[in-house]
Amino acid sequence: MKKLIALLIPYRGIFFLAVAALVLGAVANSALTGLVSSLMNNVMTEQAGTVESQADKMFGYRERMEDIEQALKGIGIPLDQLGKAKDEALVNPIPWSIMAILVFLTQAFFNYLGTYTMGRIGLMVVVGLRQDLTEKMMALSMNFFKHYSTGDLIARVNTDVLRVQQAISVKAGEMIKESANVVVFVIVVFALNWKLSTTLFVLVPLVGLPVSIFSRKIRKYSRQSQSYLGHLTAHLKEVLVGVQIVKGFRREAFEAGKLRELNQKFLKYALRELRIMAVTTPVMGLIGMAVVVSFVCYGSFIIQSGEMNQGDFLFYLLCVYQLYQPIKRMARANSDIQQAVGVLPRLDEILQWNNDIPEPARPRPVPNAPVVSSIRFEDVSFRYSDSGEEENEDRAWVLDEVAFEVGRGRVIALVGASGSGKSTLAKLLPRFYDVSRGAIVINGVDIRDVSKSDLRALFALVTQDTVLFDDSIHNNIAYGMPDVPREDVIAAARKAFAHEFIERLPEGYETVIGESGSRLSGGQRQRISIARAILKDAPVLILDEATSALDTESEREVQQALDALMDERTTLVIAHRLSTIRKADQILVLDEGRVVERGNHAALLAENGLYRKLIQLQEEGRDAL
Ligand SMILES: Nc1ncnc2c1ncn2[C@@H]1O[C@H](COP(=O)(O)OP(=O)(O)OP(=O)(O)O)[C@@H](O)[C@H]1O
Repeated sequence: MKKLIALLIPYRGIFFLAVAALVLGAVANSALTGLVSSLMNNVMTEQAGTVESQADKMFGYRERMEDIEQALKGIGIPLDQLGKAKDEALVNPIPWSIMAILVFLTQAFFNYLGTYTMGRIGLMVVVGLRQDLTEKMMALSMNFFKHYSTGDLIARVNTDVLRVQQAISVKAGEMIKESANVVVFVIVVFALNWKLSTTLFVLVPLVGLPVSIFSRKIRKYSRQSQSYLGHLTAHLKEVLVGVQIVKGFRREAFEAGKLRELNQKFLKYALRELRIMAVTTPVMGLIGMAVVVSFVCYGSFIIQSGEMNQGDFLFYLLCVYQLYQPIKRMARANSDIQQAVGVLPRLDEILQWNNDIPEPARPRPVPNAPVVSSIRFEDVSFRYSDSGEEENEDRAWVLDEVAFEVGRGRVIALVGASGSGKSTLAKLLPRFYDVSRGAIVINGVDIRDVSKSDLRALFALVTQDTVLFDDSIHNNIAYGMPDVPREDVIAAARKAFAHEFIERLPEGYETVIGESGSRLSGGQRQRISIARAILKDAPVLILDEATSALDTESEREVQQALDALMDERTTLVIAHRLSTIRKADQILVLDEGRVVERGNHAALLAENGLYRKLIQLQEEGRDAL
């Protein structure tokens, strides 16, 4: 609950306006009820005296009227005129009706203001929460993304956040309005008969107890059902993205079964939640009825004893009933608020996630940037840890005291069997992970002392799996550079040997390429991602060569595009093609995270070691690299 309230703090000004409007609306509403019931009860039945006696009991009406009469007599207004006016006000329905209309309008205005303002706060909280969540996620390290599936994160940002909005926009408003109603009627019933009311309020804890039990259960089941909804979304996303494989392996029924299983688990907890919510209202109603019935019994006793007359007691009961309705509505609103409170820890978990790749306290500029004259790995060791935990001693080293230096414009190739640590090494450079031991130094500065933004500006990444967005080709090439001129985009595409095929597409550079570039061929996708790297024009290229075989024509074009990209750029390449390896100035041969051989192609072949074995296997077409 504290967390829900904390969300409202930035909007406290407008929140208090909403609360004031809702409270005033509720007070006006109560006044309206009072007026209408008095009109029915007294004016219509011409029992003006009863109203007068109510007013007298509640506000000391007679005594005050006497004071007013005295005061008026003092300024020369005749008493009998006032008396007439007073009588008319009590028996004539017209002034009552005018007053009722005025009160109604006031009530309608405040209700509109309160409902709109609370709704607005809910929307603002939700928009802010989504923004915070996405910004936080964008800032978090890769360890975070290892911990959660994409679908789960999407579910949290969408459906969980919606529950919070519903709770604030609608239910919190209802809660405030009804609390105000309760307060007003509590005052009224106490003013009418304090003895009767004290008895009533001894019974109130009876109402509070089930509310608190139900609330706890709703929170629990809400958290569980939302968690399964997250798993369901995650799985659905995987199945949809991999739909070709699912169909190719004829696993439709299997996947549908898995989805059904998750759906059933969601249903189980959602139904429990629903059951508790559904049972809340009748239980509250039952308790309410018990209270009313005991009251009627007690009331008849009071009437018989002459303490209250029948009319007064009926009026009193009406007020108690007015009290019971808002309590019932509060119970219902409480259920929804508890649902939102139940999901808040799921959101908080993300917001409080400790970023394990921190920004330096005092970032240093990279000397000489954007020129990168040297990249040095100083005895770098690394092992993965789970979800931001401290370094895990039990984990094996993925990189073990790797040391090398690469100069400006040089190409360094990483070669080694699958799992030898090549990709991991490349991920350390832009600080997707931080080294466990040793240091990486660029132009003489430890990369941990440079701001992440300055550091990452130095690299262009071309990964094995090309990452493209469902947007136009222009925007995909100019990713992150919205103002770049069209000519530059075209020039980059030309260098990447992509211009021709782009021109042939129906809408040229404006063609939208589908999710993950699904409307393009593999080779075309790669050339777009190479054009993107060319346009970024970063001094260092980190290139993970694709292992998937393209047809000879595409292969040749992609290779030409890559040559253009590597031209005059310092390149760290995870090499799978012999042609790339031969061109490298230095080759590092990795084996279980250690650099076991290093040198150029000719020197390494002469060594007759692991490198030679790998190259022989590769030449035999066995994909050893
Ligand atoms: N995110 C991760 N969390 C935990 N362990 C990982 C993670 N990524 C890789 N590993 C492990 O680290 C080791 C090195 O993996 P890496 O991807 O660097 O190898 P690689 O040489 O690039 O392999 P490949 O050529 O097949 O891509 C592997 O044993 C792998 O299981």
